[in-house]
Amino acid sequence: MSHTFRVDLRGVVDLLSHHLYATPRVYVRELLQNAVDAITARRLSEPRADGGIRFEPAERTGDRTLRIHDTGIGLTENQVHELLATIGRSSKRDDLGFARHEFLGQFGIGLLSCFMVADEIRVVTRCGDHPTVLWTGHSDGRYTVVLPGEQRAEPGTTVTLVPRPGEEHWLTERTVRELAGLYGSMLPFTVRVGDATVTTALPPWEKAPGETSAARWARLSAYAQEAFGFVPFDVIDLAAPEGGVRGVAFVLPAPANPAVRVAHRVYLKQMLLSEGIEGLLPSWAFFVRCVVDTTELRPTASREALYDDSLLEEVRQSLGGNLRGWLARLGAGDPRRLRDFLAIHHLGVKALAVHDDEMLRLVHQWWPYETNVGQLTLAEFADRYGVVRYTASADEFRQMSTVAAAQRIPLINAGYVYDDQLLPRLPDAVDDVAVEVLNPADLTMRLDHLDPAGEAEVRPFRALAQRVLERHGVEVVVRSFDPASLPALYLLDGDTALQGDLRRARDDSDDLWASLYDAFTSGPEQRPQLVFNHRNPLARQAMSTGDEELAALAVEGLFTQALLLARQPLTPAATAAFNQSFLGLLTRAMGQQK
Ligand SMILES: Nc1ncnc2c1ncn2[C@@H]1O[C@H](COP(=O)(O)OP(=O)(O)OP(=O)(O)O)[C@@H](O)[C@H]1O
Repeated sequence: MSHTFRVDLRGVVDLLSHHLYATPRVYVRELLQNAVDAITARRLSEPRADGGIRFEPAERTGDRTLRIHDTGIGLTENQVHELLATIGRSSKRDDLGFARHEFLGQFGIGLLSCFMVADEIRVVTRCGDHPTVLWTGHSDGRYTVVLPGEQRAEPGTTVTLVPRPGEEHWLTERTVRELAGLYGSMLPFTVRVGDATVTTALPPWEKAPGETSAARWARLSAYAQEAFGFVPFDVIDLAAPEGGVRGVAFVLPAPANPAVRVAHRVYLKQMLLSEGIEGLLPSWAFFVRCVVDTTELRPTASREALYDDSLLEEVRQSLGGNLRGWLARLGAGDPRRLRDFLAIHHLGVKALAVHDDEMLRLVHQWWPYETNVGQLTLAEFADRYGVVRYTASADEFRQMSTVAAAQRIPLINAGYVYDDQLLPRLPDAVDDVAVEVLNPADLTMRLDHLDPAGEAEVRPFRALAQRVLERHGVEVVVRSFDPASLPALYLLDGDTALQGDLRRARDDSDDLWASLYDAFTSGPEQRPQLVFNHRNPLARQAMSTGDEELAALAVEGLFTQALLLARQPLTPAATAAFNQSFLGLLTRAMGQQK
């Protein structure tokens, strides 16, 4: 024996209010949507029929109820039984069960959302010349249908909500006007709440006839302020015909976190679906907020999201194309503005460029980098010098930039956030570009060696300097390089610096921790280099003085000066060396004057 499922309406309402709809506010959207669909249905056979929707809030009805009147197609008695009293049954699907294109609704549950704020829903409806029908539904699942003596003067429907105790505030004029304005202000029908018309604004995606671009900018800027709370950096028109999408994107005037999911305002056939629709744009488009209208994309039953199907994917690609087009147009016609854009959004753009070639190309072409030959974009740098050569940290850049410039080695500072990940990836995204990292050790290799005679001459000095600087863990090197004004160069690469820090930490810790540090400090010890410059007159004097004590004081002094030039912190040992050298040299100088 077969039975029919029975539905516990209280359970269903609870499900809707707690798990489907994010807020009771949406009851206004669902009522509006039914009224719009009813007018649309009527106009299919009566194209000139009036299209009006009017809310009568609780203050005006005088009996605490809210009423909404429409001039739509209405329902016959049979339809009332079939459609209003059957959960999941909708007149907006075709014979095969597919949503009919011209309507907003399709699931046959929207009216139930009213039970979030109402205990009782009354529908008085008239379809054509059929008798007027009164349907009354209760939140406990009971309903009645009667044919009242009093007939409606015109076809159409009036829905009355009797508030749930404690939910009366949802039916007040202020709330209803706010919600009807939010969801319905762009509708192509007149919507009134009490005496006020809420459908007055020109939708942002429309262009008013004869509107100047300045006037349009002012209108859209005001819209962005009201809708999103910011004055946009720029406004981009959007269109994706495959999804019947029209809209505008507002470019954020301040940096945004690219990891935060971006939510947009989406209208379906000019009625607001939600202010929080995600996934409409490609993930890299973190720098805009959009308002769009779609005729083709499908909402989920909650209307808080769009179905993530292949159509949405196509739309996403098209809208991404719209944004790329804007960037390309700025690049071609207004590069200064593109740079202003990057000045705001470079961190986000760079974060995405770590994975996204498109964004990397944008960085390559437009973002100015600090280099030892002035500010240049990577494209300009590659054009001018052939190889994109960079240092992986700002510290290394500071140590090497002057000396490298003097050796005619142009160098980019890739020490800012994401740069050391972006530059090695450049050949993946840009054709014919060569990239090279320059380490301090590479730079030493490029500095001129002394000739054999010169080498032999400085050997004793090098040995002495090595002895003096041994406790600072420095390797002494002598080379000949420009600028000649620089007596000594301190070179330390990132790995060596880390190893040095770990070794110092190991030496200061107890046995247990020391063995742990050992795990990270294995391998041959890399040491920072102090490169004395044979081309510098003072350094050469120190190398050739026969006075060992003076030479040692000079070595300590030049070492600490090189540390300071490289902006390295002075360790206690280096500070002691500095004091010793400074005071020792002063004493010697004073002594000579006596
Ligand atoms: N104002 C109205 N005028 C005429 N018919 C209405 C009206 N409101 C509701 N209906 C009828 O009741 C049916 C059920 O409405 P309900 O809002 O529950 O679902 P829906 O609009 O079909 O779909 P969705 O759940 O997607 O909103 C509708 O399909 C429609 O036939």
